Amino acid sequence: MPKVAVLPGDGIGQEIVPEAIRVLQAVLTDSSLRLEFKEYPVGGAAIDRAGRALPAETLAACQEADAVLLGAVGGPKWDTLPAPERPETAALLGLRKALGLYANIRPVRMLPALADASALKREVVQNTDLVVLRELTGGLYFGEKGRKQNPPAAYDLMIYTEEEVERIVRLAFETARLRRKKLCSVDKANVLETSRFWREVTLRVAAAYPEVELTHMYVDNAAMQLVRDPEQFDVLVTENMFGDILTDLASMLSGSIGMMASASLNGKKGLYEPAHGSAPDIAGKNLANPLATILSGALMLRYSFAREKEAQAIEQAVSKVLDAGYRTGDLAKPGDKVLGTKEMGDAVLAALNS
Ligand SMILES: NC(=O)c1ccc[n+]([C@@H]2O[C@H](COP(=O)([O-])OP(=O)(O)OC[C@H]3O[C@@H](n4cnc5c(N)ncnc54)[C@H](O)[C@@H]3O)[C@@H](O)[C@H]2O)c1
Ligand SMILES: CC(C)[C@H](C(=O)O)[C@@H](O)C(=O)O
Ligand SMILES: [Mg+2]
Repeated sequence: MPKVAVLPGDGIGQEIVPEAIRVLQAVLTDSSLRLEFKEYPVGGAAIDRAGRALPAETLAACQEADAVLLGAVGGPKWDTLPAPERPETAALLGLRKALGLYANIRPVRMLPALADASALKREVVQNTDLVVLRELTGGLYFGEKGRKQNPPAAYDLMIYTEEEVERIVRLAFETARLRRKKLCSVDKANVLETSRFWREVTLRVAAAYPEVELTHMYVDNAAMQLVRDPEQFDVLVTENMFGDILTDLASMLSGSIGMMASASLNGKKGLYEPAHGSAPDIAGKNLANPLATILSGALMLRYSFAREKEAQAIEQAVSKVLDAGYRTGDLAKPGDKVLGTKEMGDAVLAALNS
């Protein structure tokens, strides 16, 4: 039986992951695919239990599993730890690197029911349907870092190899080819050598995809254009840090960070997690929106298990619940039917079965 390593982690991770598992189990009830879900400690929770954010047993389980479902890691309790021991670096970046998950896919689609939930005007966001491919195992996050004395200083090195750029850009072209055939590569080539290199490699890869329209955009302009006119974008591809920032921004085009699912892939295995963090401000209160994690479960069925029908069944159930006017607090407007985390999970389950 295919195995899924389940890593709820910290804060709202503990509340949203169980909802995603309930939904996955329900959608697979009548299917020939059976998944074995097994839970492992990660992040601050693992530091408290086992003394480290990514225990060897958890890493081994992820390496052995067919897919990984993660909640979130980190929180104020562990913020003062030295960087290499922190949940975010040791566990999250550690897992991404160890599993070689170089391609982070973050889709942003405005569901019709949420067009008025966004902080932006309905006319601006209503046709948003884009996907960001974020390079996930290179760049500033993983370059050499350190401190210097006299005068005191710190540095993080941004370095990209040709292979690192080529594989994510190729996947972006492949993704665009199956969508509206528009690819925007986001960089800062007016300033950064890594970006000029990124452009050169991208142009070379583009030769194999004449049917895809390629554009280049500076990252500062891309941030502005995403808010001004998101409809212009189909597929965006960018380096690690730009992708981190742009995807939090883009999440608001679909109404809330609580809606943004993500898949981190290496061509063989996938790790699925919401794009948001552990939300310490609302943790433990049954207030978190579980939909990003539930939708990450749909991505798992699509990318790791090739179950398109079941993936779409989850996505349609989410749309149905929102069409019926149900919202978690992050999406709610006056007059909406506001649900807690568990109750939103119940609503998706009910919609699946209706
Ligand atoms: N993948 C991850 O594990 C991940 C991602 C981002 C941040 N973090 C970590 O999480 C901790 C908190 O970070 P932060 O506050 O900058 O970002 P965050 O994403 O946790 O929260 C930002 C804001 O969005 C809200 N929010 C986030 N997810 C939500 C949801 N599902 N439903 C409703 N509201 C939601 C939070 O309440 C908060 O107001 C930090 O330790 C950070 O390093 C982890
Ligand atoms: C927690 C942090 C290390 C992580 C990142 O920057 O990649 C998060 O913000 C994300 O977007 O998954
Ligand atoms: Mg982020």
